[in-house]
Amino acid sequence: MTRPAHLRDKPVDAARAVARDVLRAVRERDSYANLVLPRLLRERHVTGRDAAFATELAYGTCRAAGVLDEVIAAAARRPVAEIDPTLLDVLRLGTYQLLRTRVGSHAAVSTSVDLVRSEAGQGPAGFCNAVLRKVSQRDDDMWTDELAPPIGEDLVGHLAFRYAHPRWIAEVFADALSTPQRRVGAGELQAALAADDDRPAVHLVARPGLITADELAAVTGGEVGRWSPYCVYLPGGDPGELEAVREHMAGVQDEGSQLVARALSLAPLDGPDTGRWLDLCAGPGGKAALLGALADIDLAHVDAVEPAEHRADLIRQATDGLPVTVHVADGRDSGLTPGYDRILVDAPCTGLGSLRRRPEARWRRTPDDVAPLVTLQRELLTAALGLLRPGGALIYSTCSPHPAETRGVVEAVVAETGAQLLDARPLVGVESGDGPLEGTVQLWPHRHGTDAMFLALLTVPVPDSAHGPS
Ligand SMILES: C[S@@+](CC[C@H](N)C(=O)[O-])C[C@H]1O[C@@H](n2cnc3c(N)ncnc32)[C@H](O)[C@@H]1O
Repeated sequence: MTRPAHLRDKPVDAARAVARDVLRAVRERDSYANLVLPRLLRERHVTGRDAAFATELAYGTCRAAGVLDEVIAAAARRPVAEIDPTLLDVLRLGTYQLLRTRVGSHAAVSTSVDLVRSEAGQGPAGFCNAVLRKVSQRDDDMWTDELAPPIGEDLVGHLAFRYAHPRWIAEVFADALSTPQRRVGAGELQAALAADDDRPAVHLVARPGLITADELAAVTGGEVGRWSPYCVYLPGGDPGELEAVREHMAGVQDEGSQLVARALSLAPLDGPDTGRWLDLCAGPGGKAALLGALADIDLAHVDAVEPAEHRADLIRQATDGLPVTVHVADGRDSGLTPGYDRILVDAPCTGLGSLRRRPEARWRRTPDDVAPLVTLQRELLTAALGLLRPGGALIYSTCSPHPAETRGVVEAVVAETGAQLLDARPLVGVESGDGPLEGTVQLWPHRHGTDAMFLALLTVPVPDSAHGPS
């Protein structure tokens, strides 16, 4: 069938079409951008600079979506809810290019108009053209001045807009960065939100016993990490293509997560380590793989618990060949025999500390997500303490700095169970890593270059009688 003349002009460019389709999948099917994008690039044979451009557009637009919508609504003089969603995807893409990339205005507008025209025809293309031309009359700073709350009146709201975070999340960061003595300053909050809005570096973990970080850095052209002895920062490229990763000598893992697993293996015990280690929330198996490699060296064994069958499968793949047994079970009622020496509770959480890695996540999460997760976290931590032997070591961690998920959970469980909070800081060894409770650790992207992981070290005290007469 011949298309009408107005539909028969320039072909749409492949990179922008991929980015548009990622936005569509995220919106229509709740997909994860970082899973959809690589598949589309592969299927459509988009490679090299085009792939890099599609990635920047798709991820950048997802990250900034809420703020782009405010600009679009102002330029279109109507709420975005009244704009056709497929057209809105392209308007977001165009607005992102205009305000946050070096793409020239003409190219940003005309390629967006082409995308709309190829699917929806001349009328919507005209609307797209008018809105984007309006957007292009100001730069990012001018739109921020116009639409964000004034910095003097509402610092958090202003910075949330500037660094494209929902206001409630910026508020959580501000609370987590404050101490009882001192509210976080503007400079630090700005640094935290800016770092969280950046694309994160890829961190590799060199599997202990198989390859050292120095060797991995040499074969990948990377740089040895600052904090974890297993970490290598990868300068670029697809980690899946690296021989060391294909041969399971290395994996992709944020340096903060490496520090959590390592801390558990280093924690002092009261009494001997009998080699019974437990990872109670193990899927998809990143920390279980590092714990498994460390257990292999220490002649220990890891039980890994995960209720979701498909995630349990991912643990099996990640820990293949290591002394790890996977149990498909609910960690609150796992049926495992108590008496573990070392337990990790890397609890399901809001993930507010790893928003950098999940471009769309910040606009999906809501404050209502927090309370049910806190309940689950408390139940899991309580169940884990029931499986720990007296004098054993338990690490509770979250990839969230939300005070309710960190301080709140630990304080409540310590009060309810009589567990003892110990000093985790020497096990992690970072600067400026003090957490919200004495002895806990809070990592931050802007301070440590890691995800915002929280960890606390707990034990069940050994009864005095067990130590025998002094
Ligand atoms: C933050 S993730 C753990 C990440 C993992 N430690 C890693 O490094 O790859 C939390 C995990 O807990 C699992 N989970 C959810 N509810 C659970 C429960 N009731 N018991 C045990 N695990 C649960 C989730 O499916 C998810 O895989």
